Amino acid sequence: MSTLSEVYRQHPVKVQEITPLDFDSIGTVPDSHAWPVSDGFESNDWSSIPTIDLKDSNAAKLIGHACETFGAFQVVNHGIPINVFEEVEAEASRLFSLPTTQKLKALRSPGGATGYGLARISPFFDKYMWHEGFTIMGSPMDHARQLWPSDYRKFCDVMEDYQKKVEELAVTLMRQILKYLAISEEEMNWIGSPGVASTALQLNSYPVCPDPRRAMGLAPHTDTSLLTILHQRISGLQIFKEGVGWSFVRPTTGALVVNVGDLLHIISNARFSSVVHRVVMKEAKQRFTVAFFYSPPIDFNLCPLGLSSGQIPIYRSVSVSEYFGNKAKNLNQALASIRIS
Ligand SMILES: O=C(O)CCC(=O)C(=O)O
Ligand SMILES: [Fe+2]
Repeated sequence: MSTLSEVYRQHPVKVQEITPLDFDSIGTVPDSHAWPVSDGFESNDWSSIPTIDLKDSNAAKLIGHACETFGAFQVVNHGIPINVFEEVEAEASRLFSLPTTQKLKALRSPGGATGYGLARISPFFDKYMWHEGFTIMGSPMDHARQLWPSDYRKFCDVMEDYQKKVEELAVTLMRQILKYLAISEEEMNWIGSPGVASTALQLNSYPVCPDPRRAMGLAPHTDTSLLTILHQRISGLQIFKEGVGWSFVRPTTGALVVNVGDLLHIISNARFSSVVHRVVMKEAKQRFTVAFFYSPPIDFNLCPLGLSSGQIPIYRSVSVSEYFGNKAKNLNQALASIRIS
């Protein structure tokens, strides 16, 4: 097994759990998409996750502390110019504005990893989400051609260029994190080698909703990745903190939201929390976001690292492919299934 796509091929999903609602023709929230009303949906609380300047000489400490306290932070001075985000969003908007029949030409296949469709967490919930997504791994050419037979080049160039830039940022962030956790880079010697990490780019669209109090953009989940790097321009992302509850992450021009995923939680021996997050319909505007998921090569064996003497690992060693497979099957039980103490 050598790629993330092969893991997903072994965990096929039903077509109805892939196909988004026809948002073009919908005037009310159907029962299939109506979630119980939750107070937190209309919360006005903003989270206090820090905004960290990557050029700060203390960046490693600030990042480590944010990962321990919140499992998330925002980063500025990261080297990706604002016009790059604008271009990515313009292309995402061009895609999601296509008529539904056209978008369905690029529907993700039941055992597929890429293309148009519902979030991968959908099968685990009774209700559907007010969401449509498009997943890219490397070149999106095959699906882009189905959407725009003679006009796919720009989309591919923009998405490929963005993946390169954001992967470089993921490498920089991971190096700071390893420093903080006192993990030698030799233990993760694949970091920085081009083309070996398992990565995915997820374009998310949350269409305007006729009854935002009943709709869930993206249900509560943790990401499987080491790190996720998200661009949001419009609010809607909420993170959960024990004792605090749900609070919104404030969109900040040019900043990126970084969150800890399960794999980093495992490596850090649970020192870093894999933050639970969700998306609600806060603003009466269509919301586009772009998430980049960064994980080790699929054959890499993970285990808690950087332990001081006497510290006991709380997770057993697990390969990236086994963990992704486990999460595809069991979602929230995946971490518990590898816990040993
Ligand atoms: O759209 C967002 O704000 C969050 C997206 C997200 O959590 C995901 O794609 O895993
Ligand atoms: Fe997520």
